[in-house]
Amino acid sequence: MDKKKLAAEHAVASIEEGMVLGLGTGSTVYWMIQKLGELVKEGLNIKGVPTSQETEALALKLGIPLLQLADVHEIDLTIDGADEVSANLELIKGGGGALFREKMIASISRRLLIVVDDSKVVTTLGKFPLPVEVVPFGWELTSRKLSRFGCKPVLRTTAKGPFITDNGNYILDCHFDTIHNPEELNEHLNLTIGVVENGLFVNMANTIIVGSNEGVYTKKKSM
Ligand SMILES: O=C[C@H](O)[C@H](O)[C@H](O)COP(=O)(O)O
Repeated sequence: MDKKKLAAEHAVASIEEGMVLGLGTGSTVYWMIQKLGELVKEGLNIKGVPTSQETEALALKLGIPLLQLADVHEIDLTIDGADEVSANLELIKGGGGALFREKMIASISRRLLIVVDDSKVVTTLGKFPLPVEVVPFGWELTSRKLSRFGCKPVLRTTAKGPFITDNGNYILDCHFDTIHNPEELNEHLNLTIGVVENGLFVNMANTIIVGSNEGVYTKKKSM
């Protein structure tokens, strides 16, 4: 079985009747949302809060009832994917450009459950270029400022021009190779004028479900 699908479908067991659920973005969590759609059709009563326009469209297609973020104060559980997961359960997210909404929704979630295949599990973060969402105005200047943190920022593009996030911003993919102190870097990046948010999720994930050829295994944050 597909390792992403395996991890994502395993996560469905954590969903309980009546929950407000944060619905992540990407090709892994896609399988969780598909399964959730089936459970909703069978009568499960949950309400979802999507982390992207893509996930919102998928959830609506599957008949999953959604809440507006404006009406939500707390989310019981968010299930999302990640691009890298460290030994301390720090994450790099934003490979699909959804990091800002994902982080906002994670910040009001009582639990953040991450689903990945085993290729995403690393000892130290940084091989995957860190996505940083920046406002388009003066992005070249912001890029120069970010390079002072020891990375090479590259503007994410599509065939039509710069990649545009759901919030109308650009993404700079910052090539670090190794991120030694994710907590400090997270703070420094977000203090840089022009930066909206970055893809480092530190002290946010509680549980990681990993799909591998040998089956599924779980990593939990030690208290
Ligand atoms: O912006 C996208 C999100 O952070 C995704 O959750 C992340 O990129 C993982 O995506 P996938 O499951 O497609 O590898």
